[in-house]
Amino acid sequence: MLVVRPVRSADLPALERLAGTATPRLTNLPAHRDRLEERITRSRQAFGQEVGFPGDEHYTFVLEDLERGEVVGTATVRAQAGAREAYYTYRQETLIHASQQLDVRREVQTLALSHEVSEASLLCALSLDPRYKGTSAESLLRRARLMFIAQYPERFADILAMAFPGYLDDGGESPFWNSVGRHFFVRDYQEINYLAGVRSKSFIAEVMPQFPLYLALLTPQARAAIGREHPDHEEALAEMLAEGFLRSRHVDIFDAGPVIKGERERLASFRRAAWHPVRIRPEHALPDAEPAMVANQQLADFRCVVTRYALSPTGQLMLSPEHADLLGVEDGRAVLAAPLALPGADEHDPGYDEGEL
Ligand SMILES: NC(=[NH2+])NCCC[C@H](N)C(=O)O
Repeated sequence: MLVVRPVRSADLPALERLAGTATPRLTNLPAHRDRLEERITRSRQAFGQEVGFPGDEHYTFVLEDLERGEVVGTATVRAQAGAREAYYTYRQETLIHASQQLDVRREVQTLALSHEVSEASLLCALSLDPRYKGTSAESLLRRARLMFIAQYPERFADILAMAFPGYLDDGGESPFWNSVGRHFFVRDYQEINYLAGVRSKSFIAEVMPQFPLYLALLTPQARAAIGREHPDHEEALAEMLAEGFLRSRHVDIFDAGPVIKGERERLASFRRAAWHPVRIRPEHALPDAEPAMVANQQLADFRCVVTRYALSPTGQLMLSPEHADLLGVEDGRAVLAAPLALPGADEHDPGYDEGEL
């Protein structure tokens, strides 16, 4: 059985391992013992504290495989992407360069440094043991955070954002970094990526170019990498787009990976999540049903599992004694459930203007 729960101090070795195996390495999950220890402390504070509006809280979760007795994944939500320091992105813009005299009019694409994403809540720092890739465990780890946010809306912003690792070639080189950042900071991509995780980010403001970049002046390889995800993250991106996130105009400043955004209330998991009283039934008496994510209502003891969405005729959610135990719920207590399957592209909530994002 698999469960998502808040991180504990004893999870440090597992976090270190997961930070070291993330491909590519993640700025928000540096393979650095002291930084990870700080993250655990911060997360424990966030879960333990009363919060009325989003601030500098980081909520870190882990995925535990109880049969193996092992932590096999981790993921974080930062209540505000740029709470203490700004959150940096490049925003894609279009300028018109026109001359009546010469009878020319050209649309020119630029990238401008932006802090606009700073206000959003950020889903980040996800790393999963590769043995679980492509399974429902991966969806659970990624989307349990939405189940948490749905329960504590006052702790998060209305807009959720996610930055996907950008395109790297087979040699692990970032064509975008090589054409842009490298001119200002003579380090290779892997080094700068690591530094951004373990140091304060003020160096970004100090060394990265302040003026807009003209796309026409970049290498064709760099242009092709703009808004393109790392090959290992294609499925994850597709899942979040099916959830209702949209590609925004923002990309990462180092590797130009896509930043997606979603209005909370328009995401499938929020729209389809429902509260149900629990009814505990023996495993063999549970009817067959579609899989669902089921979460309890206990802040510091938050738990989220995948089980069957088996409803009684009176709307009770039927849980096995094992799952009820895992969630820490008894008969009659309420749990939040949402179908694990996401709607197809055609079932999407319309009336969502990407321009707003
Ligand atoms: N590819 C990267 N490591 N980018 C990290 C730096 C930018 C990031 N948006 C931040 O402000 O935290």
